[in-house]
Amino acid sequence: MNDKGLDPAVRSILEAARDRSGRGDERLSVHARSLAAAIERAESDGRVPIVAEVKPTSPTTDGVRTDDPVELAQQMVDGGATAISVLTEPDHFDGSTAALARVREAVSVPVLRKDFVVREEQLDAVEADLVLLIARFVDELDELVSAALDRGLQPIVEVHDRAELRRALATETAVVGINNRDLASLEVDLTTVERVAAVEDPSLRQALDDVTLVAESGVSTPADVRRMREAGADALLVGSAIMDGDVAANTRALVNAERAVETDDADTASEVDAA
Ligand SMILES: O=P(O)(O)OC[C@@H](O)[C@@H](O)c1c[nH]c2ccccc12
Repeated sequence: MNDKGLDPAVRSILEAARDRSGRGDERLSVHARSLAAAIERAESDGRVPIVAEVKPTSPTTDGVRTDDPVELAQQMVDGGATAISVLTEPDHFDGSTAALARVREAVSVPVLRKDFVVREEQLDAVEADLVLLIARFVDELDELVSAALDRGLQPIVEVHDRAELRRALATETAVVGINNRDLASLEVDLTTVERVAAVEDPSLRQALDDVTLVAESGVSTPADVRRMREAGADALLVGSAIMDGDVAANTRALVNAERAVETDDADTASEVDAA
């Protein structure tokens, strides 16, 4: 892996991640809650599939939110979230594996472990339903995807450009995330998903259509949600915009993003907001 050009915060996150052990003398074997099934349930009742992220803080956020992660997660589920993402990175995001375990026990939707996993044994740190694997930071992507699948975990392989997308689609993963945030500069650009997902090559197109596509980062309004869905996202991963303020209401506004546009009738739209 080439660290050149990375934002210093990201470089330091990675250094810490490389040193972190798995805690794992025991190899996980999880019975995961299916993301695909959760997405289907959401679609069937008109909710946009939102993976809401419990993100106490981050290198690009001011301040720390100290609310109980379990309460935050429950509010996200009340707001209609399809799945919950929990940061488990301790040093830069204030996350913990314990918080994820408590959240997973408290909710019945799938839970994503959001961390910088670079080695197989790190997969064993905590039970989850989904685990993020960032293509840029993993040399042996194929092996790590297989290792996650062998444990019953559903990997989400995160990419930022077309070359990484090709690498992701060459693995066995059933879920791919395109991150609008460039982990080198930490800048967000929603055209990332639009560009990277606009695949024309027929075989790559087919491979992309066969996976669940998640648009990650930088989504803050219902209009952003619609934009990402038009670009081909099956689900969206949203952190900051949900964590800032009333978590349930923020989630609900994004979950309902496609109901409000289906009608020009302002009364109906406000009924949806109030629901
Ligand atoms: O808070 P945002 O902009 O909604 O982003 C959420 C999530 O996508 C972001 O936390 C994220 C996506 N991939 C990552 C990799 C590492 C750290 C963080 C991330």
